[in-house]
Amino acid sequence: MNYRITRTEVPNVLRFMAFFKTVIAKLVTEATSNRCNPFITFVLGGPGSGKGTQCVKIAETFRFAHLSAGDLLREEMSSNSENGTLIHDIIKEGKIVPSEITINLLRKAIHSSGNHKFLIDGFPRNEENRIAFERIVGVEPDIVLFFDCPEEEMVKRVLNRNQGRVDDNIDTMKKRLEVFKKLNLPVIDYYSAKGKVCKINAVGTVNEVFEKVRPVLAALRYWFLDTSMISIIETIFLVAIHCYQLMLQINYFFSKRLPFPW
Ligand SMILES: Nc1ncnc2c1ncn2[C@@H]1O[C@H](COP(=O)(O)OP(=O)(O)O)[C@@H](O)[C@H]1O
Ligand SMILES: O=c1ccn([C@@H]2O[C@H](COP(=O)(O)OP(=O)(O)O)[C@@H](O)[C@H]2O)c(=O)[nH]1
Repeated sequence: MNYRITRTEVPNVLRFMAFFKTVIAKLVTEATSNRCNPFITFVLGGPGSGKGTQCVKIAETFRFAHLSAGDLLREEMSSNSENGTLIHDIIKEGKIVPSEITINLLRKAIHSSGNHKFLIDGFPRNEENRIAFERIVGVEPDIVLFFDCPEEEMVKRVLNRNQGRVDDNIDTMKKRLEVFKKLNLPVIDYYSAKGKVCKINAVGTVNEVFEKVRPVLAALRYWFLDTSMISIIETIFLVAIHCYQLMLQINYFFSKRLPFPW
């Protein structure tokens, strides 16, 4: 095709291009504002299902910040803070720490991480946690990874964990499993109904399980095209349009000897 723009068509083409530029600017604003929100992945599963182990591998491979609610609570517990004893007693009983304490710790960790992609490991534990997080932090998770593991396997893993945790004993483990079924499964059901849950069979070696997780995160890569990349693409696009417009205007000026139609 060898179509050439005629002189009389030039002003219309210029008007069309001005409109096209406005549309691009709008689309870019929309795309970048979506990406200004952090990308949140909730990582759920019963105690000992392997959440923490898989989060370490995901964080390394896909450069997520890994925030373990349990680790943050344990740090707070051992830092002699005013909530230390309360947290200790709740964890020992396998119960759930009040939402405001956990969310405060998560919020601080999110703000100080310098990352915009998060794995929030072991949270939300119940509907109250979920509702409070969405209200206080103001975002919903983009996806929820659910590590599905049989109870006998979870018990075996927890009792072999050997990290000196106050809750890794058979009595507390039984209570944690009950709490998981009664309070955490409804949260998973809630996000399943919203189409956000990706269920991973957590049986297998650490690497075998990771090979089931990898494609889920690899498929999300387009999301992580960051804002600076979008701005670079926008700039290249707009510069190309400006150059073409200028070329048309110069052409128009010399052929018709009229003032520039800016
Ligand atoms: N796929 C796996 N197979 C066998 N042991 C595992 C597997 N994944 C994790 N573990 C081990 O099981 C224990 C619990 O794993 P962890 O990641 O801490 O679980 P969670 O964070 O869900 O409580 C740890 O000692 C860990 O090394
Ligand atoms: O959001 C959270 C996360 C953890 N916990 C407490 O911390 C314990 C350990 O949680 P973690 O996620 O570290 O381990 P898991 O039970 O999944 O092995 C839980 O049983 C709860 O008592 C809590 O109250 N709220």
